[in-house]
Amino acid sequence: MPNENMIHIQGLNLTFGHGSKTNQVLYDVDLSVRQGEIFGLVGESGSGKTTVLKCLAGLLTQWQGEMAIDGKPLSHGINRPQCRQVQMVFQDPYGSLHPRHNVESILEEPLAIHHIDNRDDRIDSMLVKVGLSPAFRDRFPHQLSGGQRQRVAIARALILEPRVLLLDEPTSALDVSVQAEILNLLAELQQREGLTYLMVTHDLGVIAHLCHRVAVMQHGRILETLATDDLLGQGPQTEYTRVLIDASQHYSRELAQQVAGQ
Ligand SMILES: Nc1ncnc2c1ncn2[C@@H]1O[C@H](COP(=O)(O)OP(=O)(O)OP(=O)(O)O)[C@@H](O)[C@H]1O
Repeated sequence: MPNENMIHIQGLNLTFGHGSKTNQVLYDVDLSVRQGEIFGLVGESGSGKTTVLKCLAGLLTQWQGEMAIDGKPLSHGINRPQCRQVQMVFQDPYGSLHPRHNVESILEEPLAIHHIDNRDDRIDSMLVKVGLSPAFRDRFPHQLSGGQRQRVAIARALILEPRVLLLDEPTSALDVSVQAEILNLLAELQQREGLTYLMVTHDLGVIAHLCHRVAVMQHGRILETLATDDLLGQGPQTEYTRVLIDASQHYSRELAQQVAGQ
């Protein structure tokens, strides 16, 4: 029976540095994301959004608190079963893809690490799933457009068939017209594969288009969690959320129009 909470975080604290240079960046973060839900994380720069994702992905290990995926507690660090369940897509697809590896080896590496066979077929069908053809296997990152690079990054994240995708500003490095394509692809994949997304974004237009619920972070704390439908009007409980929405509305309009026009 599926666990209703695919992601469960309770009392998450994280501090960088030692001695007089300590910097606490997460304070008692509680967050639950349901199976099949798209959950947004918003808040000003430096509020700790990426840090939450990195803890879940096993990229940061010095956290304290409790985290679980599908009811199974997460350990401090990457282990193989955990890695297959949770994958992360970064903001900058150029930076996150090895420049001297072609698409085939980028997609093959996780399969090899996890001793998964039938690699050729898996790579071809994954490329098709993200809207690229198998002919892209031989291309290097510099031979791809920004949108194609992000498709490859999404393919790499999905090739291990995770249940959870952590998306860190997955479209903000892309042109607006390409952003809409990638958002639509993410929505389609989530539906088709029954995935759960936790997505960091600065853009309330992205939230409005994709997310079911959203948590607002400030200074390492969750200020409030609300349904996307409650973002406008009387929904927000804090002045900070209202200011964040106002600031984002103009910025989001162009993207919302692009997405609607697809
Ligand atoms: N490796 C690190 N060492 C020390 N401090 C760090 C490290 N990584 C992040 N921080 C600090 O932690 C805080 C939270 O950073 P984080 O990247 O999680 O914020 P964010 O909300 O995702 O911001 P942005 O929207 O700009 O990406 C920041 O003050 C940042 O400077």
